[in-house]
Amino acid sequence: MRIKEDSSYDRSVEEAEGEETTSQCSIGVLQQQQRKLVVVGYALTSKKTKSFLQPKLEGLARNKGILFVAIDQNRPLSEQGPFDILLHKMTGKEWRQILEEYRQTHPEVTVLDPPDAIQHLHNRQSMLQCVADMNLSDSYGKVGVPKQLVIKRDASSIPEAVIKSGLSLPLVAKPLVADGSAKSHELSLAYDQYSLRKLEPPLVLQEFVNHGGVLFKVYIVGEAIKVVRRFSLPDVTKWELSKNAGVFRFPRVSCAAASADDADLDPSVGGESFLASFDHPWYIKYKCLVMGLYRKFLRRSYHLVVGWINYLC
Ligand SMILES: Nc1ncnc2c1ncn2[C@@H]1O[C@H](COP(=O)(O)OP(=O)(O)OP(=O)(O)O)[C@@H](O)[C@H]1O
Ligand SMILES: O=P(O)(O)O[C@H]1[C@H](O)[C@H](O)[C@H](OP(=O)(O)O)[C@@H](OP(=O)(O)O)[C@@H]1O
Repeated sequence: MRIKEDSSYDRSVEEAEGEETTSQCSIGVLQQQQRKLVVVGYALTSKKTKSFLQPKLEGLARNKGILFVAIDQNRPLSEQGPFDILLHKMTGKEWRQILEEYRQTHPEVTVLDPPDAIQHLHNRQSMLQCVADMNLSDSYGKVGVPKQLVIKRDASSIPEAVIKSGLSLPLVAKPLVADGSAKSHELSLAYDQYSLRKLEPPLVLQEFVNHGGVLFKVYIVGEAIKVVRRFSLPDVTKWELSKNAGVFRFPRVSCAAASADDADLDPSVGGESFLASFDHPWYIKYKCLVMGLYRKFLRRSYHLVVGWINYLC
């Protein structure tokens, strides 16, 4: 890994990290001056950059000798850097090609989420296959994925396909492609299979799993495990199912703003102990609907670096 001397110490970060004692700060300065700088080149959309590279994270990283440098996507990647790590959350054939060529010519650079390693995460069917294949169960319960059906084309065939598959209503309809675009997050809840004809394949239709309106997101990076609780879609009762019809688009209900960490939850909804028992190193971040235990693997790049920074702290 390329390293270079770093003689600066970003004092403004103290405010971000909260006040340190003078002695700690002076030790920090000395350590900083001796610590080698690690340069992380990042290629993220402007939206992702805004949501991920917060000034506090950059400051914290800088204090730990980690420098984030934006990759100029209008210039040849080989003319930029040098980098120690390359962090990206970009898709598209052209970017894949650029990255593959860069990896060949820069074996010394650690490329997080190389395209071939995360290809299966771009598809809501294949991303869950590795969970289904694990066939995990223990004294806390079984780990699995909801029953689902992929509709590649011809929305008019959906009602018959759903009846034939034996899927139970209601169903969650999700775009099959999970590429981080706004469209890939457009989810709908269908109370009958006929209304699904309005949707646009390719889709994955999943049985709705009642889970007490709370889901757990588990972020795992190496040995570091972080479990958060998020509000989720409420349970659908049989009465509601009998009284409702149609398909309804719903918002991103379990985003970071929907934290349920401080919510007073029914004890039966717990599950952290079961989740915290998961220590599979390659689990990166997955969402569990308690009881139904629905899992989705999400890409690790920026969680990996954040986890790394936290680990360094
Ligand atoms: N099979 C299911 N049963 C019950 N609720 C579900 C199911 N699938 C998804 N949900 C609900 O829909 C929300 C979003 O689902 P999912 O995570 O698949 O979509 P996403 O757009 O990729 O999410 P994110 O915004 O976190 O990336 C979940 O947080 C959960 O509340
Ligand atoms: O609850 P979080 O903030 O972890 O939800 C993430 C989500 O898990 C995905 O990582 C999203 O990334 P994309 O799939 O690339 O969109 C994040 O979306 P973003 O639009 O906020 O970056 C969610 O925050």
